[in-house]
Amino acid sequence: MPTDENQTELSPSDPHANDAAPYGGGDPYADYRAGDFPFTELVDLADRRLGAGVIAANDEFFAERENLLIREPAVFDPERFGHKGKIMDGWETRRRRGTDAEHPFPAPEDHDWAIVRLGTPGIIRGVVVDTAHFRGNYPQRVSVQATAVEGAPGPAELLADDVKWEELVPPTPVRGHAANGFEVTGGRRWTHLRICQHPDGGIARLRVHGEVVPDPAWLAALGTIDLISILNGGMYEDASDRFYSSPAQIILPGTSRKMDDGWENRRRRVRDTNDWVRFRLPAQGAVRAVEIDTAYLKGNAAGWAGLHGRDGDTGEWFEILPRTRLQPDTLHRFVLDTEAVVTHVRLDAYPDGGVARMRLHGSLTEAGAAELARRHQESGA
Ligand SMILES: NC(=O)NC(NC(N)=O)C(=O)[O-]
Repeated sequence: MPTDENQTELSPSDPHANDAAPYGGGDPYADYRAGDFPFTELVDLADRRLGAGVIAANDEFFAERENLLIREPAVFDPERFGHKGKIMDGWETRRRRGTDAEHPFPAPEDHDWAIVRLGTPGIIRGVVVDTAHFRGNYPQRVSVQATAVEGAPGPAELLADDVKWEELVPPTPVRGHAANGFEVTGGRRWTHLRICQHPDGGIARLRVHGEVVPDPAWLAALGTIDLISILNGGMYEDASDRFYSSPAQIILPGTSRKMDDGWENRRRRVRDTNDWVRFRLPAQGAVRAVEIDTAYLKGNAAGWAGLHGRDGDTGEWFEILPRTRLQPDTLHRFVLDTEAVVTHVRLDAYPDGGVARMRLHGSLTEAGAAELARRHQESGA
């Protein structure tokens, strides 16, 4: 059953118990049923910025599958119609039909599907199926399956009979115009996910939260890596402020392209305090060089930055970089005199202000590489 603390009980038997009311004018989100799911703290493995894509769907008559992974909330314009019908911001299939006049309804097993390549392989902890604006045309039930196929398989290879898909969410009723969250258990590492609508319908957005499980052989072959990159298994833990944009974006791949692509906090008015963000490395690593980028943060970049690290959950924090003046909209590079062996780092911004990206260049220690290899193997790779 969906996680639905904030929502009324879903009815498995009454097919209209989960309906949204028809759009009545005004703010289309006014009656949207949001959810509060603990796993949304974790990285979205289906983020386009990590390389995810919706690589195939059996039907996208009304609206294209690619919309599923758009970052922004789905938009609804009641006036917009196209050649095929209402323009919907999501993935929407046509209405399924039965076999003949005596059997106008689709068969119980009929469904539509879309296949998502995860941005990077990982353990899935929860899925959000957002049916925003799909009020009379959301699926009656959804299901989710996952598979692990290495390399770069295309749709035909993934649809072959010998590919085993494991059910993460069995066919389950969902609400229209709502965030439908599903917790996922099991610690397997997956590369692809299949989302099914039973029997048909529309879904606005799909989020697949979990933990990146990097390939130790790949990291070893590279030698020097960015030890904090999401793609290498770096994780955001906590921050002093998430007012404007997420501190987790500091460790995204690629450069920031606009102000809200990085971390921007609010103006700090309490003197003798500062903003900070804490990250965890995939395992113990030795950092040799640091990049701090304030790209697109011009009147609101951090004035100074400092970096501390610790080795282990209970290790003492020690200084990696002393408090250092930053320029707005600038990439700063620091070569460390001695390498810093850490599992966690804390970036301090003084007194407040944004940081777009941070990179920690170095290598996993022998113990770190062994730990990562063990986790990789345990997750079924
Ligand atoms: N008003 C609609 O959205 N109708 C249909 N969908 C689109 N996109 O036109 C349908 O049948 O679900």
